[in-house]
Amino acid sequence: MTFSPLLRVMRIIPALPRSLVGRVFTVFSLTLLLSMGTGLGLFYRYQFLQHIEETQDTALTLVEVATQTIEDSVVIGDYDTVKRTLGKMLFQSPFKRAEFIDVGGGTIRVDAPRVTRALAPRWLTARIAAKLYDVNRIANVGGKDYGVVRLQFDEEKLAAQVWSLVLETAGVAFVVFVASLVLMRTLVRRWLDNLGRLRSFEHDVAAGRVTAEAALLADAPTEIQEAIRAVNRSAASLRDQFGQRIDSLMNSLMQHKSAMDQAAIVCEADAAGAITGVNDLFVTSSGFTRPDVVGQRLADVGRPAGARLPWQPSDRVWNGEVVIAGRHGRRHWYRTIVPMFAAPGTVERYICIDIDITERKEFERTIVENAQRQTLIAELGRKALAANGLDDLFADAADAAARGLGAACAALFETGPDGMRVRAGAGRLAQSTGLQLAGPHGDAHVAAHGTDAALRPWFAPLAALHGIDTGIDTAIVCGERTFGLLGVYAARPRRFGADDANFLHGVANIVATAVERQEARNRLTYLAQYDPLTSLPNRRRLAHSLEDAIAAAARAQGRAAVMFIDLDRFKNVNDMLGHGIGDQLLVQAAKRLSACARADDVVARLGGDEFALVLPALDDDGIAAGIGARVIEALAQPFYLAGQQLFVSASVGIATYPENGRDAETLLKNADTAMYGAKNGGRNNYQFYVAEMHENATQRLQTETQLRQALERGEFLLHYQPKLDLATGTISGFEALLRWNHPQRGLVPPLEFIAILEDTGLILPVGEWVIGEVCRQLKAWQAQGMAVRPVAINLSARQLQQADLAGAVERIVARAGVDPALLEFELTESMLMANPEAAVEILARIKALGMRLSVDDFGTGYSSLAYLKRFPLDALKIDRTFVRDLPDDPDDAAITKAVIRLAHSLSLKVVAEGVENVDQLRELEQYGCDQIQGYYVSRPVPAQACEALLAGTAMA
Ligand SMILES: Nc1nc2c(ncn2[C@@H]2O[C@H](COP(=O)(O)O[C@H]3[C@@H](O)[C@H](n4cnc5c(=O)[nH]c(N)nc54)O[C@@H]3COP(=O)(O)O)[C@@H](O)[C@H]2O)c(=O)[nH]1
Repeated sequence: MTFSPLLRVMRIIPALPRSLVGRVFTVFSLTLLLSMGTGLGLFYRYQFLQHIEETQDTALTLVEVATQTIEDSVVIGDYDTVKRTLGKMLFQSPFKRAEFIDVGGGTIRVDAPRVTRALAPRWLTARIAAKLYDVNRIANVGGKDYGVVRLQFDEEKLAAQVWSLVLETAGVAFVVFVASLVLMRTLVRRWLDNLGRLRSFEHDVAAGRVTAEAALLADAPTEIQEAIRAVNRSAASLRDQFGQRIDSLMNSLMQHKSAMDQAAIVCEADAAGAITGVNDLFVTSSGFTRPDVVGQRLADVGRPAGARLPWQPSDRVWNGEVVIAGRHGRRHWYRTIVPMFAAPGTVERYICIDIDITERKEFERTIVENAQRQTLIAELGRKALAANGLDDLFADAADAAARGLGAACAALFETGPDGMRVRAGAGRLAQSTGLQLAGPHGDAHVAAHGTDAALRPWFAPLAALHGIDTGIDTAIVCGERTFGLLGVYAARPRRFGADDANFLHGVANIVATAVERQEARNRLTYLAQYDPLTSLPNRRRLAHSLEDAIAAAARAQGRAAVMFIDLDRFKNVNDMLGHGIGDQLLVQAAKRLSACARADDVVARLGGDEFALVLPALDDDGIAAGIGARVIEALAQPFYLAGQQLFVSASVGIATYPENGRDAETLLKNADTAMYGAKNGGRNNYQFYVAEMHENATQRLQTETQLRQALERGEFLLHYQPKLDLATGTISGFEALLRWNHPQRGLVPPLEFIAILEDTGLILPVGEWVIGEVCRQLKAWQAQGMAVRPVAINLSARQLQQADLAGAVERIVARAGVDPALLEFELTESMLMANPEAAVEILARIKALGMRLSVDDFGTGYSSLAYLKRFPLDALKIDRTFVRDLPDDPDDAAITKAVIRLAHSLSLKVVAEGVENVDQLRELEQYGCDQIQGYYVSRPVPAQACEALLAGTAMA
């Protein structure tokens, strides 16, 4: 409540004018008005009261003075004087009536003349009337009252006077008020005009005159001066700050622009879309010069091939991929066109930012292309796996190659002796399949080609015919050889890249694999029927040929024959000279066999050293016998292999249809049996099958089976044949000779089973048993106190090839605890010379163990003197075939003497084998032979007999 007036005033404030001048003016006016009103009011009140008081006082004085005159007059009754006096009292007085009322009630009344005057407000008149009271004075003379003098105020006159004063002062006050307002308004406006200059400062700033300062009048009020200075200071400070910010922004902008210029391809276009400028990257990336593009429509520079850029000047940002066919070729750009607005809705220009995405597009294209190519390769691979022949696959490969490289055509060429043959074509070359092109001839020419895009000279005619401009090709390499070429060709100039070449290689590899597989399949088919070494039909094909021959003979009621041919001692060749030489021998033998056959005969290799010859339409056995003889003859001729002369013979068995069998299997089995008959008959001969042979063959099989059990059953034993030292006449040693104590057959000589042991490989465990048994016997003899002599052990070719023979010997001897010097090993010269380097090494190891070594059957094979020197030998054993006819045969004598000399010259002892009589002994003694061995000294005897032999060694 207390503040309600104040609140009311506050409420007025929003109603004040909005301008400062208006407000100041209003407030000042109101204040002045209030002040003047208050002042005037107080003034009026004072004047009013003072005027009333003065009027009252004046009236009292006047009545006093006049009353005296009246008293004097009344006393004398001079009422005229009284009246005049009363009239005088009204002259220029504030009274309107003067009266003298005598004690009798008579009244002398005088009224002031009525004057027309301005009327005062009634309230003023009433108020004055309320304040003034009539003046009454008793006229008393000498103590006697004569009457009362009464003056009656003229309140209207007094009100008019006061009102006149009010009006005058109010008029003056109004003039002062107005003048004050005018003055005040002028001054305020002048002072505030300084603030008005802030607007022009604002305009200056808005107009970009950032250095402008707000102007100031000299007489501007201090506050305004301060305010404007503050504004100028703020502006300067802001200018500084903004300047720095702007510098920094400009810097940043410049850096961004520079970065953008380096990273992005930028061009500007006007509002109509015409290019107004491009950055350096635009030029370098597109290859266009600025004059090329400035002025061009943005929509025309960079567009999808053959299409217009789908952009028109617009107030929207546009994004999209474009293709620039610039001077650097086609480039892919990702384009963003940003409109720049001069005013809302008004595009001033366009900024076009391009990012070169050519590499990404290339990468994407490559990925898609590679995926498509992988699909093509996978599809071709599947077809290749499922393909039965090559022609369809070649066509598919050419098609895949052309499609994969997106080329006009492709062709697959096979290189041959006559040049290049189009095996398959795709596209324009589809019709060229089967065409023969001259050159290149042979693999080397094809392989020399790379994958460059140049067209081969031999391809030129085809290229000209089909309008081919360029191409890429790759060799189809199957293992070691080049099958041909796969080429892809384009009608227009084109660069084929590494990816293209890789894809083409992939296709070519599938083709090569398919060719290899097909060839392998062919080979398998071939191998199923032919022997790869000799190219002869194999056992299976022979069976068919034989069946055909039997069927033909049956139809013709004729005869047919099959010949089973086995090379004698081929195993030795193989074992001693190695499989390479063995193979060469087989190839030569096959050729010789083929040469022996008639036109319709079929020569086949059954395996190993076994061959067969089918003789269809056999008129009589004589023909078969003749062919058999030719075969024997042909194979008995020396073979020249690896600079050596080799001799093998053949054992041939012949079985005839229908006598020896009515089916192929039986016939072949019986021919095989006949062949064994020939072998048993001394080899190097042919034999027709006879029923008894079957029993022999069965016997051999049985022997083989029994031999496999003989070792376990302890059926082997050793006999010992002594060697006699001719110089001392004492036994210098023994040779251990294997015997088989067969449960039914008794002692079986080695010639009947050694070959089977070798054929079956049983010689290895049996050979080790022999060494162990000799050791055991030596220990037994030593245990008996016998003066033991060295014992020679025969080694077979298979044993010499045994891995770590020396190690096995060392282990056995060490286990037995025998002095190695008591052991000697005999090896034939053909065994040693089969692989002399290996032999040198093995012999050296055995020799290093402390054992003796000798060459058995010397003279029956051949020896290289150089190797003889290198072998760590102790003795040579002259084969008994040279001893047998001594001393009568001069050749044998010469050979024997030569061998003895040779041995001695190599510091070797000489042992003559097969000495059966004293003449031979004497002769050999004369030749200087060191030792002899033979029945003349002793047959091979059981171990128990050796002691007796030692006891009686003295020879006659
Ligand atoms: N790998 C092995 N081969 C062995 C082993 N034991 C023997 N053999 C080889 O068997 C072949 C035949 O031996 P064998 O029937 O015992 O005949 C030997 C002698 O009995 C025989 N000989 C000895 N003196 C005479 C004689 O005066 N006249 C004559 N007609 N024959 C005689 O010679 C055979 C020993 O000859 P060689 O070995 O060349 O010294 C034979 O080739 C043995 O090598 C064995 O354990 N392993």
